[in-house]
Amino acid sequence: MAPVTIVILPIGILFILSGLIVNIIQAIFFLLLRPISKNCYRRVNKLLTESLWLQLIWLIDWWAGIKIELHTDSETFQLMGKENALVICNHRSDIDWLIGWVLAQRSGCLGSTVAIMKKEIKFLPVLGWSMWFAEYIFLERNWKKDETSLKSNFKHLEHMPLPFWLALFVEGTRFTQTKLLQAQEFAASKGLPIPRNVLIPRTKGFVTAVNNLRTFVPAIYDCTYAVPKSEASPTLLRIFKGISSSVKVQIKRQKMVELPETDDGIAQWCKDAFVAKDALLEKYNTTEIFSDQELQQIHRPKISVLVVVCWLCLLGFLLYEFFQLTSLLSSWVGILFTVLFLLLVTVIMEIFIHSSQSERSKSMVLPTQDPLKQNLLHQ
Ligand SMILES: CCCCCCCCCCCCCCCC(=O)SCCNC(=O)CCNC(=O)[C@H](O)C(C)(C)COP(=O)(O)OP(=O)(O)OC[C@H]1O[C@@H](n2cnc3c(N)ncnc32)[C@H](O)[C@@H]1OP(=O)(O)O
Ligand SMILES: CCCCCCCCCCCCCCCC(=O)OC[C@@H](O)COP(=O)(O)O
Repeated sequence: MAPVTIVILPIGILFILSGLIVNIIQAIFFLLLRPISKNCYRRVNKLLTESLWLQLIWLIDWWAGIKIELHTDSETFQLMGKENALVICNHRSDIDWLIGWVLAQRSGCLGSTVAIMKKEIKFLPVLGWSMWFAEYIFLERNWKKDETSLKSNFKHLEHMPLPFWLALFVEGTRFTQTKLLQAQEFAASKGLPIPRNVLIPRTKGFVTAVNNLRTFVPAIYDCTYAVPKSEASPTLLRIFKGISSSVKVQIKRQKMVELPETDDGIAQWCKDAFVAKDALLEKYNTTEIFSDQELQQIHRPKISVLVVVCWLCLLGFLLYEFFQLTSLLSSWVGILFTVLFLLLVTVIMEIFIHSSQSERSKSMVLPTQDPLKQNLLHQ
C-alpha cells in the first residue's frame, strides 16, 4: 500500500482542479440559463455533476475495487432509475452515501440524486458546492428551523425533468456505539423496541417528505446497508489506500399509495421499517444470511475510467500550457506558489477525510492484518 500522501495529492489535484472548472461552469449556467428554463438548467447540470462525481465512482469501482452486493427483486431492479423514489437507508458507515451514488450511477440517475443532509457539507470545497448546484437539501437538524425549508425544497422537486432519487438517512446521524446506547435508553424510556443495530429514526422529516412527495414520487426504496463481520467498515482513507472491501445493500420497494394517510401512521410505518431493519441486521450478525431477496448483478461500467482519463488529459494539457506560459518554476517565487498550492490541496483532502469520518472511525487505529483485531475494529 503506497504511503497515502503520494496517492492523495494527485487524486486531490485531479478532483479539485476539475471540480473548480465544473463549479465555474455550473455557476455560469445557474446565473444565465436557470432563470430562463429551470429544467434545461437541470438537464445540463446533471451532465456537469456527473462529470465530477464519476471520479468518485472511479475511486470506489476501480481504485479501491469495492464490491457491492445488491439484493432486491427483479421488478424493483428494472424500475431503479426509471421512476422517482424516496430512498431511505440506515446510516452505518463513513461512505454508505458513496455506495448509494454507485447504485444511482448504475441506474442512470447519479446526476439527479438529491439528498437531505447536514448543512455543514455545503461548505466543503468543490464537492459541497456541486451538491448545492444539484439542489441538495441542507438541514440545521432542528425541526423549528428545518420545517419551512424542507417543505419549500420538496415543492421544487415536483417538476424535475428526469427521474430522481431523494435520499434521506432517517436516523439523522451515523451509527456509533455511543449513539446506540443513547437510542437504547430513549427506547426503554418510551417503551419502544430496543434497537441493537440501528438508531431510532427521527420521523418528522420523513413524514413531511411523504406528505409533500406522494403525488409525484410513486415509491420508497427502503434500503438496508451492511458490512460483512469479517471486514472492517470501509472509510475514505482506506479507499485512498486502495484497500478493497465488500458491502451489502438490500432494497425493498414500498408503493407510496400503500403508505398510511395520517402523520402518525406514516411515522409508525417508518419506525416499523427500522425495527425490521434491526432484525434483518441481527439475523445477519448471527446467521451470515443477509437477505432473502435476489442477488442482482451490477457490473462496474468503464465510463468512470473514461471520465478520469479525459480529465487527466485536459488538466495535463492546461497545466503544461500554464507552466510554459508563466515559466513559474524558473523563479523561487513561482516554486513557492507551486508548493503552497500543493499544501492547499493536501489540506482540502484532509478536510474531506475528516468530514467523512464519524466518531467511530476517528478513534479507529489503522487495522492490523490480524482478523481478530479487525473484527474488534469493525464494531
Ligand atoms: C445505500 C443507498 C443510499 C442511497 C443514497 C443515494 C445518494 C446519497 C448522497 C448523500 C450524500 C451525503 C449524505 C449525508 C446525510 C447526512 O447528512 S444525515 C444528517 C442529516 N439528515 C437528517 O437529519 C435527516 C433525518 N432527520 C430528520 O428528518 C429530522 O426529522 C429533522 C427534520 C432533522 C428534525 O429533527 P428534530 O428536530 O430532531 O425532530 P424529530 O424528527 O422529531 O426528532 C426528534 C425526535 O426523535 C426521537 N428520537 C429518536 N432517538 C432519540 C434519542 N436518542 N433521543 C431523543 N429523541 C430521540 C424523539 O421522538 C424526538 O421527538 P421529541 O421527543 O423530541 O418530540
Ligand atoms: C478522484 C476522486 C477524489 C474524491 C476525493 C473527495 C472525496 C470527498 C468526500 C467528502 C465526504 C463528505 C460527505 C460526508 C457525508 C456524510 O456522511 O455526512 C455525515 C452525516 O451524514 C451525519 O453526520 P454525523 O452526525 O457526524 O454522523
